[in-house]
Amino acid sequence: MLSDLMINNDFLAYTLANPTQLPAAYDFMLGQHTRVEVLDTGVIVFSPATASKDIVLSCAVHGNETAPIEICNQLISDLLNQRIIAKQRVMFLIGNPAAILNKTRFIDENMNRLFSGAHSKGEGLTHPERHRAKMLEQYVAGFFNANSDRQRIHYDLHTAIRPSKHEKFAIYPYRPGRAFSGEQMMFLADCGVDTILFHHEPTTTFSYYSSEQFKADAFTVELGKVMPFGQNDMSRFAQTHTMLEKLITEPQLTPVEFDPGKVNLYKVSRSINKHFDDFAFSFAGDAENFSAFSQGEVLATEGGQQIMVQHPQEAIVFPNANVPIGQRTVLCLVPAPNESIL
Ligand SMILES: O=C(O)CCC(=O)N[C@@H](CCC(=O)O)C(=O)O
Ligand SMILES: [Zn+2]
Repeated sequence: MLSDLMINNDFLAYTLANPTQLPAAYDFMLGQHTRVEVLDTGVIVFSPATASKDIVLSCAVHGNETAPIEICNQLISDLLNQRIIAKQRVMFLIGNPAAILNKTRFIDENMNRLFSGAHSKGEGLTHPERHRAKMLEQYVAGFFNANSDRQRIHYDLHTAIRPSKHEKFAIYPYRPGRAFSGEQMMFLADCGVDTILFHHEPTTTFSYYSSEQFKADAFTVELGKVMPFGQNDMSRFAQTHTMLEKLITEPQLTPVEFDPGKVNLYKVSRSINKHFDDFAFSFAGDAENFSAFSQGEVLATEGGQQIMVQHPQEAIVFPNANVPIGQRTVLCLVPAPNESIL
């Protein structure tokens, strides 16, 4: 198995050949400059001798979101074959290998609702996605806790189920008492991610876990629309790929001052959760993310009640009526002022 990885430098293939576990963790050196640790299936760390940032890049928390997997695998391969050399410490996580093989968002349960301990609540540590979420938390904790003096970054890379008026956007997890980082938002804008959603409450997502537990600059980053392997137009991800490569390989990035003209800012006005099986949206099934509706319009119905637009305008993102009772069906957004940005 080790020789397969070494010959092909194809970490994704190696991960998918061992979707539940590896025979053993192992490590090796790349030249004299980088220590590589393969900690588990889909978990690989590159550590140069010195660094100022500890960076987590995760993909496939949803198994069918293939473009982020391709971006990460290319970066891993370029590091392994030494086309590029890490100047920052970086951990790649391929979240849910079994769901990649299954070509589905998840197998038993949406893994991006299982972080910050949710994996062990309710029914407890039952199926493999709950175990994997717990393990991913432990890998992130071990990675960040190894250094206290470095900038911590976590980009959890996704693609959205439906098309979006803003093709690339990021969710900034709720962070009471902590200013939003203009520098981070400018980095994301340079990645082509020109739209930011400020979350309004704690969640059980992977990015919230890193943000809250380790004070990381953490985001869920949506890079486009879900496509099967082989159908991604990788030219649409070139800008993101280039910036992630720079982040990993440059000792220092020149900070860019926050420019509100470069980003669209929204804040989450509310998360509409499902309470009844008959929950149904009132808008067209093919409405794009960021479609806006006016006050008084009916967004959804359930249990004989209408759920109306509450602000002069609300835009919607991630509408999905097909979720278990209690989970989010849609996020509603209103424009955000650029306050609290440093
Ligand atoms: O397109 C969709 O409906 C879902 C895309 C997706 O997986 N989004 C993430 C967002 C996580 C967050 O709010 O930070 C998710 O739903 O898990
Ligand atoms: Zn996703």
